[in-house]
Amino acid sequence: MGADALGRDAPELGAHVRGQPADRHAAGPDVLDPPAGRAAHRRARGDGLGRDLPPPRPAAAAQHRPAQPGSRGPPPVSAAARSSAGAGTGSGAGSGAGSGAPGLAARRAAARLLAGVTEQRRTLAELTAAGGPLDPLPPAERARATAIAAGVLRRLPALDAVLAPMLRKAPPAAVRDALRIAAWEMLVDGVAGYAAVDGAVRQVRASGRHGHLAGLTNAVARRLSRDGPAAWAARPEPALPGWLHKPVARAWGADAAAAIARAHEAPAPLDLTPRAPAEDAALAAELGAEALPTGSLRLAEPGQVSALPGYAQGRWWVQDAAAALPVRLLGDVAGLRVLDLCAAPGGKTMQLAAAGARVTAVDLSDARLQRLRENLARTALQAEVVVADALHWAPEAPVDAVVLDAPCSATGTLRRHPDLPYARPAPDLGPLFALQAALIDRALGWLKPGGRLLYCTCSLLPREGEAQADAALQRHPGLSVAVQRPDGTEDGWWTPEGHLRLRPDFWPGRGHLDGFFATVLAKTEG
Ligand SMILES: C[S@@+](CC[C@H](N)C(=O)[O-])C[C@H]1O[C@@H](n2cnc3c(N)ncnc32)[C@H](O)[C@@H]1O
Repeated sequence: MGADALGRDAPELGAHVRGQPADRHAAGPDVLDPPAGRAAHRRARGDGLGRDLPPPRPAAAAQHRPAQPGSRGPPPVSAAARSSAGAGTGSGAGSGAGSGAPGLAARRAAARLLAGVTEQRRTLAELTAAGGPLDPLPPAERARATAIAAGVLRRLPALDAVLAPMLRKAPPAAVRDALRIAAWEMLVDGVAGYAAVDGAVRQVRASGRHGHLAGLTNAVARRLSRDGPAAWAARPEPALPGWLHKPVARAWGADAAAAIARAHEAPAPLDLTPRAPAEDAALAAELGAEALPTGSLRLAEPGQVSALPGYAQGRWWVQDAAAALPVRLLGDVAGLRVLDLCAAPGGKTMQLAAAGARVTAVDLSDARLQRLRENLARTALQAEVVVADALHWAPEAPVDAVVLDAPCSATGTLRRHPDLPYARPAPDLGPLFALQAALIDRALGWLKPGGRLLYCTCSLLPREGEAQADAALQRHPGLSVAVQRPDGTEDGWWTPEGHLRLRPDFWPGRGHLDGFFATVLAKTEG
């Protein structure tokens, strides 16, 4: 499967697999395209500026089957929901799927995304790509559908645990997913219970084949509205997928594995890397961003990225604070000849170029390199761009440094990609480990005496980080760890061997970080 054993053809996990076509929505661990952010989601719900919201339309009259005997649910949904069904359940654009009801198109699209991920094992990026099922929806509905699906997937085991006792037997997928969405809306997203119940009922009724189960949906959703909050308070602790839990717990302990799983429950903030670090403070003020100690700017509520101050002028690019650190382990690169070996979409290329390095950016994906070219043009930064397979290509002369942001499992970015554990439930990582080692060996052969290799992966697996570095040190006598510690990093982020190990449970008070490994290996002088 390659680089993207976990589906790096997903939103930001990109086409890192050799020979696989690049996804035009793939952005690698450093997101360089404006994502459909949470502000878009809020606008879609109408609790932002509300500009996307036409007045709520009345919900279709519901003919609910009575709730289970003995249940004391809230009043029948339709009366309450008629007046405000649009409040929390969608943009009210009433478009798509012929719904004509507020939020219904987004809910139905979200259900299609959920089914696509959990049943067809496709990533959200694949499913939301141009030409996909979301195409007919207006942007606000698309953003809301994607936000619902990602939100549900982020909490899926807990939502299912709350729903399970309320269902006598497993309902058809259409009903199950409508209830999952209602549960997420009520228990996580803050949508009023009656509106979420109404949304689920309308969704099932509109499903055609399962329309006759609208009564059942109503009964379960009303029970959810009544008993869900208490059940949610007693929900099971989140856990990493089994195959990931084991190596993570072995490396850092069960408490760390649990803390990482908890960190994955929250969506990631938007981090920006300023082109000119001297502009940090001014940009932070303009953007209303937090200036992080490591030099990144963090926006908790970004809104539309391309509308943010400085975007058009290329004064910054989107890059997780963790992804922005590895290049800084090289220290001053001004004037150095640097190869960025797996470069697209270009976060590290831009950092190197902005710091004055003479950069050649190599990647096997032309589509992803196109994004790199666009990013360079927007930021007015220079780099030579080469489409090539680094296993076959070689530079004409030895270089001062190679940056190898190797294709990997992307397990450090699961908080951004809650679909991956479902779309890629049992990835075969063996070929990736071999590819990483082969790329390391090749890159080391291109260094001048005293030259340095920056090796990094956005992975939580020591096998793709610490173990690769240790194995390279074993295979190549004369190699040593030569990291320069950048300002703003914390002592606990460094391994005894001197490597940088970032985990999603770090920086709990600041909105966390992606998981990343980075080290610099220097070749003996002379
Ligand atoms: C983790 S991403 C790189 C992210 C990038 N460094 C950044 O900061 O934006 C890995 C990249 O490796 C590329 N890749 C995978 N195998 C490759 C190979 N054999 N030669 C060159 N590039 C490769 C993928 O196309 C993908 O763009």
